[in-house]
Amino acid sequence: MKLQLALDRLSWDRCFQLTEDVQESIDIIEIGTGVIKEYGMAIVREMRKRYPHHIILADMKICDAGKHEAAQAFEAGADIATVMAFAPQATIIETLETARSLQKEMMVDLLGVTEPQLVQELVQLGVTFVGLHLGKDQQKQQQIGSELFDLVEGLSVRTAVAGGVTLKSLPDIIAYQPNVIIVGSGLTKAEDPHTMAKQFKEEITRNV
Ligand SMILES: O=C(CO)[C@H](O)[C@H](O)COP(=O)(O)O
Repeated sequence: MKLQLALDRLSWDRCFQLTEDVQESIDIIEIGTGVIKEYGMAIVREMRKRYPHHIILADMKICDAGKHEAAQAFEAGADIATVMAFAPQATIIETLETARSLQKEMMVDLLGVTEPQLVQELVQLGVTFVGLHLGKDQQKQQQIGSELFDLVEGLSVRTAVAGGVTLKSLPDIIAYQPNVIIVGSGLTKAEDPHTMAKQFKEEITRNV
């Protein structure tokens, strides 16, 4: 089970300070959608340069122009890029083919998906990795619950889980055995991100 740091709503300098602070404890560095909108592929390129041994995920949240946008992320140095589950099948297929041709990977973000049928269709399309995601705005009313994991019940697909994960909620999430746990605010807003990341990593290591 891998730990992913999500860099969202941060300045360029803060992204690098935080990453440096927690880098020993994390496996994947996610450059968040808002950060990409602010700084473009330049921040993906710089992250790749500074952290050659970490996995880098560009949270592109692609919903059209799949080939072009996936290639942008991969050519900048990302190992994984994201595409939205609600995107047209043609877009999802374009991103999967682009990833395959460059030996990279797509994660399909299930934000807003409530029907397991759609996830089954995605798997039939060749999707092998999905993000179970409770969005920032949804987090005001809800917490991550079993309904997210029900979406992939019985399917052969790797999972990442995201949406307000904290040290307190971590054991309940680990119980579902996702492949990746994504933590944004739980680290970026921590008083001491270095120690907090170590605690996340220890808890994950202890429970797998
Ligand atoms: O993809 C995202 C937002 O779209 C975030 O990266 C993800 O939700 C993790 O952040 P947080 O732990 O703060 O919810």
